[in-house]
Amino acid sequence: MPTHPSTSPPTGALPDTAALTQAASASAFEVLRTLDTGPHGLTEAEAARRQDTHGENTVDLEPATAPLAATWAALRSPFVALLSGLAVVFAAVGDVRGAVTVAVMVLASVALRRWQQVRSDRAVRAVGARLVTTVTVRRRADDDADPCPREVPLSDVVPGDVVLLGPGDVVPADLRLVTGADLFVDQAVLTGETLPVAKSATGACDGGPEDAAVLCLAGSEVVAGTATAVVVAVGGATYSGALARRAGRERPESSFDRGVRGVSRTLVRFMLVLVPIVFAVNGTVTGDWEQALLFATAVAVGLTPEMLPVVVTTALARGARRLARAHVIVTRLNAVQDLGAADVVCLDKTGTLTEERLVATHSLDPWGRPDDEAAAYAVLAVRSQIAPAGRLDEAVLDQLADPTDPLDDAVYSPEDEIGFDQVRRRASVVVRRQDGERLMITKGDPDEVLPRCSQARVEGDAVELDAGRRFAAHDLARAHADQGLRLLAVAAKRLPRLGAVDEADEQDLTLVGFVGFVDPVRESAPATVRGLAEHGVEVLLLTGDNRHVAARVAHQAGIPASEVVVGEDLDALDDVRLARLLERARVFARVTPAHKVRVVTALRGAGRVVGFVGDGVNDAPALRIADVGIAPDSATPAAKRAADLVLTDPDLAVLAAGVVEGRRTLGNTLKYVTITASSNFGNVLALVAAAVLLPFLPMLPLQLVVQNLLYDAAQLALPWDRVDPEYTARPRRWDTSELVRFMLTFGPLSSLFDLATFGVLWWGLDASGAPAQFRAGWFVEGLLTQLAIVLVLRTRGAPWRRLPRRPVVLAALAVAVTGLGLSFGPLAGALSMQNPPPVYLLWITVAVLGYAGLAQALKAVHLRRRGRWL
Ligand SMILES: Nc1ncnc2c1ncn2[C@@H]1O[C@H](COP(=O)(O)OP(=O)(O)OP(=O)(O)O)[C@@H](O)[C@H]1O
Repeated sequence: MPTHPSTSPPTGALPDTAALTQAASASAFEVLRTLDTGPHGLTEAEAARRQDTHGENTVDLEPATAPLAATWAALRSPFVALLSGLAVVFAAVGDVRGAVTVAVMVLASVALRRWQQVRSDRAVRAVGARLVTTVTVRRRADDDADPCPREVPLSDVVPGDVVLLGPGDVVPADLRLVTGADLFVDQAVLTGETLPVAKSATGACDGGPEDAAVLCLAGSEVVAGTATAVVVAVGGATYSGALARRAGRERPESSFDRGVRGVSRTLVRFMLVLVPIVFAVNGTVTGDWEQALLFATAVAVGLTPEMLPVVVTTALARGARRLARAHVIVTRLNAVQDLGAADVVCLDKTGTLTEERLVATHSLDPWGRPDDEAAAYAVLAVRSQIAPAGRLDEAVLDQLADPTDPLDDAVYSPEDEIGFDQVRRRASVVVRRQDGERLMITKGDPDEVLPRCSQARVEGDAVELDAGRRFAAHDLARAHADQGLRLLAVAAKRLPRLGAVDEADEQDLTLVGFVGFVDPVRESAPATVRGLAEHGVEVLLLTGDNRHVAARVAHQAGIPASEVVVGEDLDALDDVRLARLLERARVFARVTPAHKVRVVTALRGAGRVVGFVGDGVNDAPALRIADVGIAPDSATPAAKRAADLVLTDPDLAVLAAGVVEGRRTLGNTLKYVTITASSNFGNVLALVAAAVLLPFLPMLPLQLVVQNLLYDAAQLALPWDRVDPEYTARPRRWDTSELVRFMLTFGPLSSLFDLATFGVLWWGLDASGAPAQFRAGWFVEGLLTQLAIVLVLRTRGAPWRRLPRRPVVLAALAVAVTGLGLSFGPLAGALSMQNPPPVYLLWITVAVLGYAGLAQALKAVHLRRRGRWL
């Protein structure tokens, strides 16, 4: 399963690297011999036998969090720390009942969180397991059969297998390279280093296995180039399998992480201001500083939404389950809310906006006349590569290869290769004919290949490619692009019989012609772009292809393409000018992976929440640093591994549905945070007033904690609630200033009713001489009004029109009944309370209805003033 590696660098004892060191210092031939295999690979029978001995090749790159570590994570929450602090204070002042009650609550909250985490981890891993990664191995049916490249699941790879690597592949096991061309591997998963490293079949072997040029270690990713390699170790015996902890994906803080941090910090600030005030006022008024300390700690707890971690995890897990039903697999749980927060989505072209499969349609001579030679050269070139590099090569092989080809590989044998990468936008192979003649074939983007041609082939002869002819050739590519067709330029030249070849030799080529491809825009693309725009999400196109193709595809998909920016233009811009450009430009062509990263970084720097949808190896770095990385199921393993969400339905329309689901998840979480923080703030204000006005505490700390937890228990149903359609219509994120505004508006309203309750209890019920009754009165009024207010404020509309879902109402009712039972029933004494007279129910009814009515009125004012809700 392609999973995210954990984010910490590798620590702990290093694995036994003797076998790898030996494989690195021996020649490829010796390694093959030691492993009892050969360049043609194993027979199927031998592979099956070895699998019995070595077991499945299952290096889990992200093992399930160890139970202890997960429990520690649940314990580490600031809310648990607060409750534990309170338990300690209870114990210190000798209140054993209080200490035990709070300790039980801490355990319950940790257990609940832990249980939720286990459930959601399991769900994420279960869906992730559906993302099977395959590997190309060279195997033979039996000893006499010819070797044949075959896709096998990653788990079926065995020691001695010969593996074919190409861009985008995840290295399936620890490998010793046998042959290779310009192989670059991203080892961030093992070493944390961000730049790809060069690997080759012959190379240095200093330092550890990760430094050995001839070794590719399980879990790393091929960025460019191709290679064949023999498997040295599989599964737990690999370098990464034996590391205690693995390095990985240093991913920047996402919008969700930032939001949770910001809100927690705001609540802590409120606490830092209010708690000392309560402590000072209460201590001064009563002169009992021990009691004041207890009380101040209780206030801190009262202000905290203790169940936040549980509500967040529950909402996310529910969102992930619903997304799975919409064919979106979630591999990082928080990404659900990041998707809801995204206000810009970058799409790459091939395989995302366009169909998964390219169709090679025709072969042309340099002047655009039908002619098979370019196709024949392209097929020979791809066949001579160690492995096809991407969709274009696959289309050439699948659709153009003809067994009667005059240039077939029985006549030509591969000799060397200068691999494809997104910066060069071209690839070359060197082949040798049986008579010894050497030929270089270069294919690639016409913009890259044409400047390297000095001649062009016309009916078997070569003519000079003068300025006029060169212009005509460029024009041909442009005209095809305008009709939605892509051209791959194919050129060749004769080489001296001997001598090494490098990029400098890609000169003086003879243009053979072009191969044309149809890269049809998906039918669902325009609706997707429209759907996202209607939900307030801007769409950008970032492609490695040329500007004409980019403009055409953007136009067909409905992305404004009046300005097409090319990668080279981006290089010339500093960050400020890039930020300005990003305010208007939507289409970017000829971009490299580094450009994609730069655009995503700049957007994030401008405060945008960025989604990135890509499928190629060139997209992996941008997928990693976006707030939410999304890959289609057909993506390369490297892209899928970097992504947070995988779309199992090729129809992109799921994107808009996913965005709405993310917002629903976020909406229900923020309801809890905002409403709870406001009512808690109101309670604390009432407590401050009570500290001045009353001769006794209006509620004991333990009663405050129980009230808080009862309320929180009801809110555990919030993730199941409906969300206003207005809420899901535009991007949403955790917004600290909005939270503060909300607290300052609705908190005092709650305090107003608390003070009125104090009045009723003091004068109406004459509870002035019976603090235990007074406390029971406030306990139940506070709880019921808080429960009622959630039902009013959960929607921007009229609560009787926009009804909550049943679990929310049932949970509120159950808790209300429990609260009434506690204060009016026989258990009141257990909480040091005394039953108020039944007539007090009348005031509770007035308070609940009055508070709800006023809150509804204040909501209308807030809505009018702010133009938004929650
Ligand atoms: N295997 C290949 N051999 C030679 N040239 C190639 C090969 N694959 C792609 N190219 C050329 O390089 C250009 C850039 O390719 P790249 O893979 O970066 O982008 P893309 O697949 O066209 O677009 P996107 O970034 O939207 O997926 C292509 O337009 C094509 O002309």
